[in-house]
Amino acid sequence: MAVNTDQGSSQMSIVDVALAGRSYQVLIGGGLLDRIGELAGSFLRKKTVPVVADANARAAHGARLERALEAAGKSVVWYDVEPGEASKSWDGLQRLTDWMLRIGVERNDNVIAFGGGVVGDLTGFACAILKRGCGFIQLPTTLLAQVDSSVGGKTAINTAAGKNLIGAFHQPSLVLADIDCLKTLPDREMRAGYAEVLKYGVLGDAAFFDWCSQNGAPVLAHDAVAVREAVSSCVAAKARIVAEDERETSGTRALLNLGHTFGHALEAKTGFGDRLLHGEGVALGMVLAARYSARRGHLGIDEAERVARQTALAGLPSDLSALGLTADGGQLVDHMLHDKKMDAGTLPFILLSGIGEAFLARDVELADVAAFLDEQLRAH
Ligand SMILES: NC(=O)c1ccc[n+]([C@@H]2O[C@H](COP(=O)([O-])OP(=O)(O)OC[C@H]3O[C@@H](n4cnc5c(N)ncnc54)[C@H](O)[C@@H]3O)[C@@H](O)[C@H]2O)c1
Ligand SMILES: O=C(O)C(=O)C[C@@H](O)[C@H](O)[C@H](O)COP(=O)(O)O
Ligand SMILES: [Zn+2]
Repeated sequence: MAVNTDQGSSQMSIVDVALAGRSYQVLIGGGLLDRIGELAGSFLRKKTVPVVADANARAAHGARLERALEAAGKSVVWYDVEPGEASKSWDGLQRLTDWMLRIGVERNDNVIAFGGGVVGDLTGFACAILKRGCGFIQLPTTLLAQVDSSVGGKTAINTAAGKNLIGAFHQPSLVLADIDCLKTLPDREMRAGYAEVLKYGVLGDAAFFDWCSQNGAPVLAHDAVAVREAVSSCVAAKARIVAEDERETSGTRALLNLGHTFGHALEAKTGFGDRLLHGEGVALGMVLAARYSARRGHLGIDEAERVARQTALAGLPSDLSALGLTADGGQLVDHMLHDKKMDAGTLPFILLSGIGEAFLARDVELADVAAFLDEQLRAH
């Protein structure tokens, strides 16, 4: 549950991620970067603070962060990460860990990850393995990172074989989601992040899906109240799931993967680049999961099309044939064989029995998925 605190003119929500010795807080609100000394000071032991920054996030908000840290008696040592999914790579990891060793990061230090999911995943993984594990603080600057990737401790890089295949569970010490950072985010990135917002409604909360139907436009238009509500609701939902199943062993956390089995295959097929952003792949993947659920008789087709409509209304892809892929269904399924949910030759799929009611189906035939995808590639 998100707890709201009134701090004069600015409101801040606090969500606890309850993981025994690895518990931490997610603080959500405007102007939090300016208060980093007060909010994160106890996690920053040394005068010098290492900040791994997405270059665009730094250009837009780095000066504000640096000023606030200096006001707290700190000095910043910056590491710039080139924007884009390609930075989540072996090469990116090697360069970052070399830098961390060079500047003398110790196990009890906290490195700051300042950027979107790419910087958060890369920095989190580097911190998971540096000297067998050091601390890190997430300062997420995209909607996607604030609602999803900065929370829960999944960290990873991509390889030629697929998404996030090399990684670790490593929880941050603290997450500060300053919603003011989102004001400079390009519209396309705002929409991509909104795909993961919708995901929380579709997978487990029909009332939140309805809230999105009413408030999606204000969120995308940067209405501060709507944005804070969206971020707080998603983080509270994710915190509940992660506290129950931190390492995705019971099946509960796997529900957060709704749309990702399809989505990751599409990201791989389109080359992990600008052609299809992660959030866009998730949006389309979620529509495909809904339509496939309808095909198998779990969900009414009208419900599946409600998901597609909300996705399209947010300017997100909802039509596989419009992607212009040269692949067939079988080639997309081949990518899915690298999915981390693969278990003794079967791939569990997250399907829907209603909006807000996702479940794990363990009896899906991959040949049937390939046939479904062939239909979707030709549809419309
Ligand atoms: N670990 C998890 O649980 C988890 C969850 C969801 C997604 N992910 C991963 O997150 C990644 C996607 O994250 P993303 O959507 O944040 O993408 P991203 O990190 O690539 O950032 C998107 C773009 O926004 C720019 N940017 C960042 N902050 C900005 C700001 N405040 N103003 C202007 N521009 C800014 C970046 O330079 C980049 O061009 C994927 O690799 C995905 O696999 C991980
Ligand atoms: O936190 C989770 O669990 C998720 O599945 C969140 C997803 O949005 C995220 O994209 C995650 O990185 C995907 O996980 P993966 O295990 O399929 O790589
Ligand atoms: Zn995701």
